[in-house]
Amino acid sequence: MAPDTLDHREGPRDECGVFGVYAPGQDVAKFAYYGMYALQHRGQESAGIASADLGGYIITQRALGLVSQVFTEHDLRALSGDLALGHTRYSTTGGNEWENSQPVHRNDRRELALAHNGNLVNAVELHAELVAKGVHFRATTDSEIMAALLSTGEANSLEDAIADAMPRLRGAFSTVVMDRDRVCAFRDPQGIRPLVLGQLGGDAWVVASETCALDIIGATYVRDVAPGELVVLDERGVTSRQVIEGERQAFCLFEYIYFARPDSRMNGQLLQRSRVRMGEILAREAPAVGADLVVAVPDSGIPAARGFAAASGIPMDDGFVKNRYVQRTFIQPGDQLRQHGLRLKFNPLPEVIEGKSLVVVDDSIVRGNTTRQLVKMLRDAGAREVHFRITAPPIRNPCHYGVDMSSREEMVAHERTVDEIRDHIGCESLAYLSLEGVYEAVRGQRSGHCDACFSGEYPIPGTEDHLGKYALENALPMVKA
Ligand SMILES: O=P(O)(O)OC[C@H]1O[C@H](OP(=O)(O)OP(=O)(O)O)[C@H](O)[C@@H]1O
Ligand SMILES: NC(=O)CC[C@H](N)C(=O)O
Ligand code: SF4
Ligand SMILES: [Mg+2]
Repeated sequence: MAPDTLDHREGPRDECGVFGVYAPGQDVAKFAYYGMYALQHRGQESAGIASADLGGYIITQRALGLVSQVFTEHDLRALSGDLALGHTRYSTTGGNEWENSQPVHRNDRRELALAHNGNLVNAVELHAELVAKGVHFRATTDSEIMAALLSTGEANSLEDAIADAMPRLRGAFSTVVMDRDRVCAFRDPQGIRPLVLGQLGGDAWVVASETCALDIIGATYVRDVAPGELVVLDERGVTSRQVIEGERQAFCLFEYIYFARPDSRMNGQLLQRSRVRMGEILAREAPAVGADLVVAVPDSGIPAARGFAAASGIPMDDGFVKNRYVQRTFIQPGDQLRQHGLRLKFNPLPEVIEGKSLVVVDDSIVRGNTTRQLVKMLRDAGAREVHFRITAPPIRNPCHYGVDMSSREEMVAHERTVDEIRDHIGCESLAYLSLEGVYEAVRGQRSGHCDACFSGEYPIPGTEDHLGKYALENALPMVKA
């Protein structure tokens, strides 16, 4: 199947945001809506909410688009209930189509709705197995496979069906699932994607991808859902079961660098602080001696640039303005407009830049398009020298755990040295933060993280290669028959 032609976003594609709330008698649809609003950065292709009154039917509404485009006040009133889920999607298995949006709603042996962040690496095998048993699918996502496993599971309760299914799933899953009485949340044994538990007061509980989704609805952070753990939110409060233990943990290092919001906390660290430290350490590892001004590439490069400026003593100013209304998926401009390149997104401030030797700080380079065009734009605006500093190591390997980072060949660092990348981008100097520097900044150990896109060392053996986003469409052309 051809890739989505409307989507020509640069950079690492985000993942998904998940949210679940158990709050009898409260406005759960509004909680889900605002929670998803806070998680919009994790996925902009589709959004959905599932809700139910205790003991009642599950209602689901989902559509392609942003949270604010998908739901009206009227929709939220129709979704009222005692428990709810929310999902914002960026596709990693299965194209960007309505059928593939989430929450997935199934009613095989038991009715449930499910929202998933991550990516299963054994989706094709599980799919074939379920189809052989007569299970029908409407979507081409790994998430529907997980929902089908739980919905068809022979165990007597949803909790037991989850505990039976978890050891069969390989890859990344931070999943939230509800039936008519409870919200369950479970995480893969490596803990690749984040998932946190919060309290709304009294008997009301929340789970979400990031703490920023708790903040927005006034919930208090309680703890992370542990790798391999299943938590259940219901009339008993919160109960927990450690389903899988003792696996190598592999929390995604890129969450700290780029994906997550800087006001979120991960593994005890406020990400804004971690990113400032990345900039400080980069200034130590690769100083830009003699430069006049530090400039950030907005948005995610801003804290790192602040750290670089503080540690180097070089003043910082705004070199560009970013148009905050440019969505991550937008309509292809025609040829004439395309020549203006990223002008749609960034506009430089010549009065600030003119005649200066600039240190430009960004968090990551994937294809290099952003960086190359920014260098040209800065030169056109009168910059004397451009020194790029990146607070991540070069990305040379694809992610199979819930981030669509384009194929190896599309990455600018593929089969290029740093000097070759510098020449390709056209700047005076280029330096990347070392892997050790990233770990120092996040105060973490390599043994507990995944850094495969930088190092090529995949934490789950046998997952170095994967069939990619259209695995199910390609392997099973009759999948929707
Ligand atoms: O090398 P490329 O493939 O061109 O992509 C790299 C850019 O993409 C990301 O930013 P993005 O604009 O997506 O989001 P942000 O506003 O959160 O920084 C990243 O922060 C880099 O700036
Ligand atoms: N990026 C994600 O977390 C996506 C979840 C799931 N694999 C999907 O494609 O829908
Ligand atoms: S490969 Fe990179 S983006 Fe993917 S989980 Fe590992 S660190 Fe994160
Ligand atoms: Mg950026």
